[in-house]
Amino acid sequence: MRREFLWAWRNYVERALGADHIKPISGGREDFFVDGHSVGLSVIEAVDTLWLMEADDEVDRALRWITENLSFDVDAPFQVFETNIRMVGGLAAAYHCTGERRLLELAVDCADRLLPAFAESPTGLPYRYVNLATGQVSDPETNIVECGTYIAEFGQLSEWTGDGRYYDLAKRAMRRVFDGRTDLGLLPHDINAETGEWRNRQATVGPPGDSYYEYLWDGYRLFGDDELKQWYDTLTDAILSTQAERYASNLWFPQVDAYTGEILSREQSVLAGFYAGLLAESGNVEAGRAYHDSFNTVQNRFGVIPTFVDYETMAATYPNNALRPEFADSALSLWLVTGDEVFRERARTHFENMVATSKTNYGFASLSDVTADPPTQQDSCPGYWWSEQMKYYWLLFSDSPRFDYRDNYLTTEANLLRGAKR
Ligand SMILES: O=C1NC[C@H](CO)[C@@H](O)[C@@H]1O
Ligand SMILES: [Ca+2]
Repeated sequence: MRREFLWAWRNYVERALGADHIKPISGGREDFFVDGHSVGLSVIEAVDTLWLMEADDEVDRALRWITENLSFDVDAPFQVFETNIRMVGGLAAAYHCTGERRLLELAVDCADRLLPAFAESPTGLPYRYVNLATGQVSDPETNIVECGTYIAEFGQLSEWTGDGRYYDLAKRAMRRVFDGRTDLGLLPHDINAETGEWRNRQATVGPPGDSYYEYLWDGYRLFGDDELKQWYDTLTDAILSTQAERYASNLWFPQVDAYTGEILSREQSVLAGFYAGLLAESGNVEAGRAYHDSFNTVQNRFGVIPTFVDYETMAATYPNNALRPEFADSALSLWLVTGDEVFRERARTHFENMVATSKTNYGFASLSDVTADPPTQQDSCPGYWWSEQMKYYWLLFSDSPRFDYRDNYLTTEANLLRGAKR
Protein backbone atom coordinates (compact mmCIF):
# COMPACT_ATOMS: atom_id res chain seq x y z
CA MET A 1 0.00 0.00 0.00
CA ARG A 2 2.82 2.38 0.96
CA ARG A 3 4.75 1.47 -2.21
CA GLU A 4 1.71 2.12 -4.42
CA PHE A 5 0.95 5.43 -2.72
CA LEU A 6 4.52 6.73 -2.93
CA TRP A 7 4.80 5.62 -6.56
CA ALA A 8 1.67 7.63 -7.41
CA TRP A 9 2.88 10.58 -5.28
CA ARG A 10 6.25 10.73 -7.05
CA ASN A 11 4.50 10.75 -10.44
CA TYR A 12 2.26 13.59 -9.24
CA VAL A 13 5.26 15.55 -7.99
CA GLU A 14 7.20 15.06 -11.24
CA ARG A 15 4.31 15.75 -13.62
CA ALA A 16 1.57 17.76 -11.91
CA LEU A 17 2.87 19.29 -8.66
CA GLY A 18 0.50 22.12 -7.67
CA ALA A 19 -2.34 20.91 -9.88
CA ASP A 20 -5.54 20.05 -8.06
CA HIS A 21 -5.52 16.65 -9.79
CA ILE A 22 -3.08 14.62 -11.87
CA LYS A 23 -4.53 13.01 -15.00
CA PRO A 24 -3.17 9.51 -14.30
CA ILE A 25 -3.38 8.10 -17.84
CA SER A 26 -1.84 11.05 -19.73
CA GLY A 27 0.19 12.55 -16.86
CA GLY A 28 -1.58 15.88 -17.36
CA ARG A 29 -2.95 18.43 -14.90
CA GLU A 30 -6.59 19.06 -13.95
CA ASP A 31 -8.30 21.87 -11.98
CA PHE A 32 -11.00 21.02 -9.42
CA PHE A 33 -12.42 24.16 -7.73
CA VAL A 34 -11.91 26.75 -10.50
CA ASP A 35 -11.25 26.10 -14.19
CA GLY A 36 -7.90 27.61 -15.02
CA HIS A 37 -6.68 28.00 -11.45
CA SER A 38 -5.47 25.09 -9.28
CA VAL A 39 -4.74 25.45 -5.55
CA GLY A 40 -2.68 22.27 -5.13
CA LEU A 41 -5.61 20.21 -3.84
CA SER A 42 -3.86 16.81 -4.09
CA VAL A 43 -0.87 18.13 -2.12
CA ILE A 44 -3.11 19.26 0.76
CA GLU A 45 -5.08 15.99 0.66
CA ALA A 46 -1.90 13.87 0.75
CA VAL A 47 0.02 15.48 3.66
CA ASP A 48 -1.39 13.53 6.61
CA THR A 49 -1.33 10.26 4.66
CA LEU A 50 2.36 10.79 3.86
CA TRP A 51 2.98 11.65 7.51
CA LEU A 52 1.24 8.50 8.79
CA MET A 53 3.31 6.48 6.30
CA GLU A 54 6.44 8.11 7.81
CA ALA A 55 7.48 9.42 4.37
CA ASP A 56 8.97 12.47 6.05
CA ASP A 57 11.03 13.69 3.07
CA GLU A 58 7.79 13.75 1.07
CA VAL A 59 5.99 15.52 3.93
CA ASP A 60 8.70 18.19 3.83
CA ARG A 61 8.33 18.51 0.07
CA ALA A 62 4.55 18.94 0.41
CA LEU A 63 4.94 21.53 3.18
CA ARG A 64 7.51 23.40 1.07
CA TRP A 65 5.07 23.59 -1.86
CA ILE A 66 2.27 24.78 0.45
CA THR A 67 4.28 27.45 2.27
CA GLU A 68 5.82 28.74 -0.99
CA ASN A 69 2.74 28.61 -3.24
CA LEU A 70 -0.63 28.28 -1.53
CA SER A 71 -2.83 31.41 -1.55
CA PHE A 72 -6.60 31.69 -1.12
CA ASP A 73 -6.70 35.23 -2.50
CA VAL A 74 -8.44 33.97 -5.64
CA ASP A 75 -11.07 36.11 -7.37
CA ALA A 76 -13.44 33.24 -8.18
CA PRO A 77 -16.39 31.42 -6.58
CA PHE A 78 -15.38 28.33 -4.54
CA GLN A 79 -17.88 25.69 -3.41
CA VAL A 80 -18.10 26.23 0.36
CA PHE A 81 -18.66 22.56 1.31
CA GLU A 82 -15.85 21.12 -0.83
CA THR A 83 -13.43 23.89 0.15
CA ASN A 84 -14.09 23.21 3.83
CA ILE A 85 -13.80 19.41 3.91
CA ARG A 86 -10.79 19.35 1.56
CA MET A 87 -8.75 22.53 2.09
CA VAL A 88 -9.64 23.66 5.63
CA GLY A 89 -9.73 20.01 6.77
CA GLY A 90 -6.55 19.04 4.93
CA LEU A 91 -4.57 21.98 6.32
CA ALA A 92 -5.95 21.40 9.83
CA ALA A 93 -4.90 17.73 9.65
CA ALA A 94 -1.45 18.69 8.35
CA TYR A 95 -1.11 21.08 11.31
CA HIS A 96 -2.30 18.38 13.75
CA CYS A 97 0.34 15.97 12.42
CA THR A 98 3.31 18.31 11.95
CA GLY A 99 2.71 21.27 14.28
CA GLU A 100 3.77 23.61 11.46
CA ARG A 101 2.07 26.90 12.44
CA ARG A 102 1.84 28.23 8.88
CA LEU A 103 -0.63 25.42 8.13
CA LEU A 104 -2.98 26.60 10.89
CA GLU A 105 -2.72 30.18 9.61
CA LEU A 106 -3.68 29.00 6.11
CA ALA A 107 -6.59 26.91 7.45
CA VAL A 108 -7.89 29.95 9.36
CA ASP A 109 -7.39 32.23 6.34
CA CYS A 110 -9.39 29.81 4.18
CA ALA A 111 -12.18 29.42 6.75
CA ASP A 112 -12.40 33.21 7.20
CA ARG A 113 -12.97 33.57 3.46
CA LEU A 114 -15.84 31.04 3.68
CA LEU A 115 -17.63 32.84 6.55
CA PRO A 116 -19.59 35.34 4.37
CA ALA A 117 -21.56 32.37 2.98
CA PHE A 118 -22.95 31.90 6.53
CA ALA A 119 -22.99 35.52 7.72
CA GLU A 120 -24.82 36.87 4.63
CA SER A 121 -27.56 34.23 4.88
CA PRO A 122 -30.86 35.32 6.48
CA THR A 123 -31.38 31.79 7.84
CA GLY A 124 -27.77 30.93 8.72
CA LEU A 125 -27.88 28.16 6.12
CA PRO A 126 -24.79 28.86 3.99
CA TYR A 127 -24.90 29.79 0.32
CA ARG A 128 -23.21 27.14 -1.87
CA TYR A 129 -20.49 29.42 -3.28
CA VAL A 130 -18.35 32.32 -2.09
CA ASN A 131 -15.72 34.32 -3.98
CA LEU A 132 -12.63 33.90 -1.80
CA ALA A 133 -11.26 37.35 -2.74
CA THR A 134 -14.41 39.51 -2.72
CA GLY A 135 -16.71 37.60 -0.34
CA GLN A 136 -19.46 37.65 -2.98
CA VAL A 137 -21.88 34.79 -2.17
CA SER A 138 -24.10 32.89 -4.61
CA ASP A 139 -26.53 29.98 -5.08
CA PRO A 140 -29.04 29.49 -2.24
CA GLU A 141 -30.43 26.30 -3.86
CA THR A 142 -28.56 23.95 -1.58
CA ASN A 143 -28.84 20.70 0.43
CA ILE A 144 -28.34 19.44 3.97
CA VAL A 145 -24.81 18.13 3.27
CA GLU A 146 -23.61 21.52 2.01
CA CYS A 147 -25.39 23.20 4.94
CA GLY A 148 -24.29 20.84 7.68
CA THR A 149 -20.79 19.47 7.12
CA TYR A 150 -18.59 22.04 8.87
CA ILE A 151 -18.61 21.52 12.63
CA ALA A 152 -15.60 19.14 12.75
CA GLU A 153 -13.24 21.49 10.90
CA PHE A 154 -14.80 24.76 12.16
CA GLY A 155 -15.03 23.45 15.72
CA GLN A 156 -11.36 22.46 15.64
CA LEU A 157 -10.41 25.97 14.47
CA SER A 158 -12.48 27.46 17.30
CA GLU A 159 -10.64 25.22 19.75
CA TRP A 160 -7.20 26.11 18.37
CA THR A 161 -7.84 29.87 18.01
CA GLY A 162 -10.20 30.48 20.93
CA ASP A 163 -12.61 32.15 18.47
CA GLY A 164 -16.05 30.52 18.91
CA ARG A 165 -17.46 32.08 15.70
CA TYR A 166 -16.56 29.06 13.56
CA TYR A 167 -18.31 26.57 15.84
CA ASP A 168 -21.35 28.78 16.35
CA LEU A 169 -21.92 29.39 12.61
CA ALA A 170 -21.53 25.67 11.81
CA LYS A 171 -23.94 24.63 14.58
CA ARG A 172 -26.51 27.33 13.75
CA ALA A 173 -26.85 25.90 10.24
CA MET A 174 -27.21 22.35 11.61
CA ARG A 175 -29.93 23.49 14.02
CA ARG A 176 -31.90 25.12 11.20
CA VAL A 177 -31.84 21.85 9.25
CA PHE A 178 -32.87 19.80 12.30
CA ASP A 179 -35.75 22.20 13.06
CA GLY A 180 -37.18 21.35 9.63
CA ARG A 181 -37.61 17.63 10.35
CA THR A 182 -40.98 16.14 9.47
CA ASP A 183 -43.49 14.59 11.91
CA LEU A 184 -41.83 11.26 11.11
CA GLY A 185 -38.49 12.69 12.26
CA LEU A 186 -37.02 12.45 8.74
CA LEU A 187 -35.26 15.12 6.66
CA PRO A 188 -35.73 15.90 2.98
CA HIS A 189 -32.31 16.68 1.46
CA ASP A 190 -32.73 19.84 -0.66
CA ILE A 191 -33.30 23.22 1.00
CA ASN A 192 -33.27 26.94 0.13
CA ALA A 193 -30.69 28.88 2.15
CA GLU A 194 -32.55 32.21 1.89
CA THR A 195 -36.03 31.00 2.88
CA GLY A 196 -35.25 27.82 4.82
CA GLU A 197 -37.94 26.09 2.73
CA TRP A 198 -37.51 22.45 1.70
CA ARG A 199 -37.08 21.98 -2.06
CA ASN A 200 -37.90 18.25 -2.19
CA ARG A 201 -39.61 15.48 -0.19
CA GLN A 202 -37.04 12.67 -0.45
CA ALA A 203 -34.94 11.51 2.53
CA THR A 204 -31.63 9.67 1.94
CA VAL A 205 -28.63 8.44 3.95
CA GLY A 206 -26.64 8.77 0.72
CA PRO A 207 -25.72 12.04 -1.00
CA PRO A 208 -26.76 14.78 -0.37
CA GLY A 209 -27.90 13.70 3.09
CA ASP A 210 -24.97 11.60 4.29
CA SER A 211 -22.41 13.79 6.03
CA TYR A 212 -25.03 15.96 7.77
CA TYR A 213 -25.84 12.92 9.93
CA GLU A 214 -22.14 12.07 10.21
CA TYR A 215 -21.24 15.50 11.54
CA LEU A 216 -24.03 15.58 14.15
CA TRP A 217 -22.42 12.54 15.76
CA ASP A 218 -18.86 13.81 15.13
CA GLY A 219 -19.61 17.21 16.68
CA TYR A 220 -20.81 15.43 19.83
CA ARG A 221 -17.77 13.13 19.86
CA LEU A 222 -15.22 15.88 19.29
CA PHE A 223 -16.65 18.67 21.44
CA GLY A 224 -19.02 16.91 23.89
CA ASP A 225 -22.06 18.85 22.61
CA ASP A 226 -25.00 16.84 23.98
CA GLU A 227 -27.50 18.81 21.90
CA LEU A 228 -25.88 17.51 18.72
CA LYS A 229 -26.20 13.98 20.13
CA GLN A 230 -29.90 14.55 20.85
CA TRP A 231 -30.44 15.69 17.26
CA TYR A 232 -28.45 12.72 15.94
CA ASP A 233 -30.37 10.22 18.09
CA THR A 234 -33.76 11.67 17.11
CA LEU A 235 -32.98 11.46 13.40
CA THR A 236 -31.24 8.06 13.59
CA ASP A 237 -34.13 6.50 15.53
CA ALA A 238 -36.45 7.69 12.76
CA ILE A 239 -34.16 6.39 9.99
CA LEU A 240 -33.81 2.96 11.67
CA SER A 241 -37.54 2.64 12.41
CA THR A 242 -39.00 4.13 9.22
CA GLN A 243 -36.40 4.06 6.43
CA ALA A 244 -34.51 0.77 7.01
CA GLU A 245 -35.66 -2.21 4.93
CA ARG A 246 -34.67 -5.83 5.14
CA TYR A 247 -34.73 -7.17 1.57
CA ALA A 248 -33.51 -10.63 0.49
CA SER A 249 -31.96 -11.03 3.98
CA ASN A 250 -29.89 -7.85 3.61
CA LEU A 251 -30.32 -4.49 5.40
CA TRP A 252 -30.77 -1.47 3.10
CA PHE A 253 -31.81 2.19 3.41
CA PRO A 254 -34.06 3.06 0.45
CA GLN A 255 -34.89 6.65 -0.37
CA VAL A 256 -38.27 7.45 1.20
CA ASP A 257 -40.77 10.32 1.26
CA ALA A 258 -39.83 12.24 4.43
CA TYR A 259 -43.49 13.08 5.15
CA THR A 260 -45.12 9.67 4.52
CA GLY A 261 -42.27 7.13 4.72
CA GLU A 262 -43.27 5.71 1.32
CA ILE A 263 -40.34 4.03 -0.47
CA LEU A 264 -39.37 6.15 -3.49
CA SER A 265 -36.27 4.29 -4.71
CA ARG A 266 -34.33 1.13 -3.89
CA GLU A 267 -31.15 2.49 -5.53
CA GLN A 268 -28.16 2.65 -3.16
CA SER A 269 -25.27 5.01 -3.78
CA VAL A 270 -21.76 3.66 -3.12
CA LEU A 271 -21.34 6.81 -0.99
CA ALA A 272 -24.06 5.56 1.39
CA GLY A 273 -21.59 2.84 2.44
CA PHE A 274 -20.04 5.27 4.97
CA TYR A 275 -23.27 4.91 6.99
CA ALA A 276 -22.36 1.36 8.08
CA GLY A 277 -19.37 2.83 9.93
CA LEU A 278 -21.33 5.72 11.42
CA LEU A 279 -24.01 3.37 12.77
CA ALA A 280 -21.33 1.22 14.45
CA GLU A 281 -19.49 4.24 15.89
CA SER A 282 -22.73 5.57 17.37
CA GLY A 283 -23.69 2.33 19.14
CA ASN A 284 -25.80 0.65 16.44
CA VAL A 285 -23.17 -2.04 15.83
CA GLU A 286 -25.45 -4.77 14.53
CA ALA A 287 -27.12 -2.46 12.01
CA GLY A 288 -23.70 -1.18 10.97
CA ARG A 289 -22.42 -4.71 10.45
CA ALA A 290 -25.55 -5.67 8.51
CA TYR A 291 -25.30 -2.67 6.19
CA HIS A 292 -21.62 -3.39 5.52
CA ASP A 293 -22.59 -7.00 4.79
CA SER A 294 -25.00 -5.65 2.16
CA PHE A 295 -22.32 -3.60 0.43
CA ASN A 296 -19.94 -6.56 0.69
CA THR A 297 -22.47 -8.54 -1.36
CA VAL A 298 -22.21 -5.80 -4.01
CA GLN A 299 -18.38 -5.78 -3.89
CA ASN A 300 -18.35 -9.57 -4.33
CA ARG A 301 -20.71 -9.28 -7.30
CA PHE A 302 -19.00 -6.45 -9.19
CA GLY A 303 -15.43 -6.40 -7.85
CA VAL A 304 -15.66 -2.60 -7.64
CA ILE A 305 -18.93 -1.21 -6.25
CA PRO A 306 -20.83 0.79 -8.92
CA THR A 307 -21.89 4.34 -8.13
CA PHE A 308 -25.53 3.21 -7.93
CA VAL A 309 -26.91 -0.31 -7.50
CA ASP A 310 -30.60 -1.25 -7.32
CA TYR A 311 -30.80 -3.73 -4.47
CA GLU A 312 -34.07 -5.23 -5.75
CA THR A 313 -32.49 -6.34 -9.05
CA MET A 314 -28.81 -6.08 -8.00
CA ALA A 315 -28.25 -4.29 -11.29
CA ALA A 316 -25.70 -1.45 -11.61
CA THR A 317 -27.96 1.48 -12.47
CA TYR A 318 -24.99 3.85 -12.73
CA PRO A 319 -21.95 1.69 -13.59
CA ASN A 320 -19.04 4.11 -13.04
CA ASN A 321 -16.98 4.51 -9.87
CA ALA A 322 -14.81 7.57 -9.26
CA LEU A 323 -12.42 5.75 -6.88
CA ARG A 324 -15.04 6.06 -4.15
CA PRO A 325 -13.62 5.27 -0.65
CA GLU A 326 -16.74 4.69 1.46
CA PHE A 327 -16.62 0.87 1.68
CA ALA A 328 -13.05 1.11 3.02
CA ASP A 329 -14.05 4.05 5.25
CA SER A 330 -16.70 2.00 7.05
CA ALA A 331 -14.46 -1.11 7.07
CA LEU A 332 -11.92 0.86 9.13
CA SER A 333 -14.64 2.24 11.45
CA LEU A 334 -16.16 -1.21 11.98
CA TRP A 335 -12.73 -2.78 12.58
CA LEU A 336 -11.84 -0.09 15.15
CA VAL A 337 -15.19 -0.67 16.93
CA THR A 338 -15.35 -4.48 16.76
CA GLY A 339 -11.77 -5.72 16.09
CA ASP A 340 -13.36 -8.24 13.73
CA GLU A 341 -10.84 -9.43 11.12
CA VAL A 342 -13.60 -9.74 8.50
CA PHE A 343 -13.42 -5.99 7.94
CA ARG A 344 -9.70 -6.10 7.17
CA GLU A 345 -10.33 -8.93 4.72
CA ARG A 346 -12.99 -6.85 2.96
CA ALA A 347 -10.71 -3.80 2.86
CA ARG A 348 -7.90 -5.94 1.43
CA THR A 349 -10.20 -7.06 -1.39
CA HIS A 350 -11.19 -3.43 -1.95
CA PHE A 351 -7.48 -2.49 -2.23
CA GLU A 352 -6.54 -5.40 -4.49
CA ASN A 353 -9.50 -4.78 -6.81
CA MET A 354 -8.65 -1.07 -6.95
CA VAL A 355 -5.04 -1.83 -7.93
CA ALA A 356 -6.19 -4.39 -10.50
CA THR A 357 -8.68 -2.03 -12.18
CA SER A 358 -7.56 1.58 -11.55
CA LYS A 359 -3.74 1.47 -11.67
CA THR A 360 -2.44 3.10 -14.88
CA ASN A 361 0.62 4.94 -16.27
CA TYR A 362 1.12 7.65 -13.64
CA GLY A 363 -1.33 6.81 -10.87
CA PHE A 364 -4.84 5.52 -10.19
CA ALA A 365 -7.82 6.32 -12.41
CA SER A 366 -11.54 6.65 -11.83
CA LEU A 367 -13.56 3.98 -13.64
CA SER A 368 -16.21 4.81 -16.23
CA ASP A 369 -17.73 1.31 -16.27
CA VAL A 370 -17.07 -1.30 -13.59
CA THR A 371 -19.23 -3.83 -15.46
CA ALA A 372 -17.01 -3.79 -18.58
CA ASP A 373 -14.38 -6.52 -18.93
CA PRO A 374 -11.92 -5.12 -18.10
CA PRO A 375 -13.47 -2.07 -16.41
CA THR A 376 -12.85 1.10 -18.42
CA GLN A 377 -10.79 3.96 -16.93
CA GLN A 378 -11.16 7.76 -16.98
CA ASP A 379 -8.15 10.10 -17.10
CA SER A 380 -8.84 11.54 -13.65
CA CYS A 381 -7.80 10.89 -10.04
CA PRO A 382 -9.99 12.60 -7.42
CA GLY A 383 -8.33 14.50 -4.55
CA TYR A 384 -9.98 12.31 -1.90
CA TRP A 385 -8.00 9.28 -3.16
CA TRP A 386 -4.86 10.83 -1.58
CA SER A 387 -6.62 11.39 1.73
CA GLU A 388 -9.09 8.52 2.07
CA GLN A 389 -8.79 4.90 0.95
CA MET A 390 -4.99 4.79 0.95
CA LYS A 391 -5.06 6.12 4.54
CA TYR A 392 -7.81 3.67 5.54
CA TYR A 393 -5.86 0.69 4.15
CA TRP A 394 -2.62 1.90 5.77
CA LEU A 395 -4.21 2.32 9.21
CA LEU A 396 -5.91 -1.08 8.92
CA PHE A 397 -2.70 -2.99 8.13
CA SER A 398 0.34 -1.00 9.33
CA ASP A 399 -0.27 -0.74 13.09
CA SER A 400 1.21 2.73 12.63
CA PRO A 401 3.17 4.07 15.63
CA ARG A 402 1.99 7.55 14.62
CA PHE A 403 -1.72 6.80 15.11
CA ASP A 404 -3.56 6.39 18.42
CA TYR A 405 -5.77 3.40 17.63
CA ARG A 406 -7.83 3.97 20.77
CA ASP A 407 -8.53 7.71 20.58
CA ASN A 408 -8.69 9.19 17.10
CA TYR A 409 -10.87 11.09 14.67
CA LEU A 410 -10.95 11.27 10.88
CA THR A 411 -13.23 13.80 9.17
CA THR A 412 -15.56 12.89 6.31
CA GLU A 413 -12.57 13.52 4.00
CA ALA A 414 -10.39 11.35 6.30
CA ASN A 415 -8.47 14.35 7.59
CA LEU A 416 -6.83 13.40 10.89
CA LEU A 417 -7.89 15.85 13.62
CA ARG A 418 -7.34 13.57 16.67
CA GLY A 419 -4.86 10.79 17.35
CA ALA A 420 -1.59 11.85 15.69
CA LYS A 421 1.31 10.56 17.82
CA ARG A 422 4.32 12.76 17.04
O1 LIG B 1 -17.77 13.01 2.20
C1 LIG B 1 -17.30 12.94 1.04
N1 LIG B 1 -18.06 12.71 -0.05
C2 LIG B 1 -17.62 12.50 -1.38
C3 LIG B 1 -16.17 12.14 -1.51
C4 LIG B 1 -15.91 10.65 -1.51
O2 LIG B 1 -16.84 9.91 -2.25
C5 LIG B 1 -15.30 12.80 -0.47
O3 LIG B 1 -15.08 14.12 -0.80
C6 LIG B 1 -15.85 12.70 0.95
O4 LIG B 1 -15.64 11.40 1.48
CA1 LIG C 1 -17.01 11.03 3.52
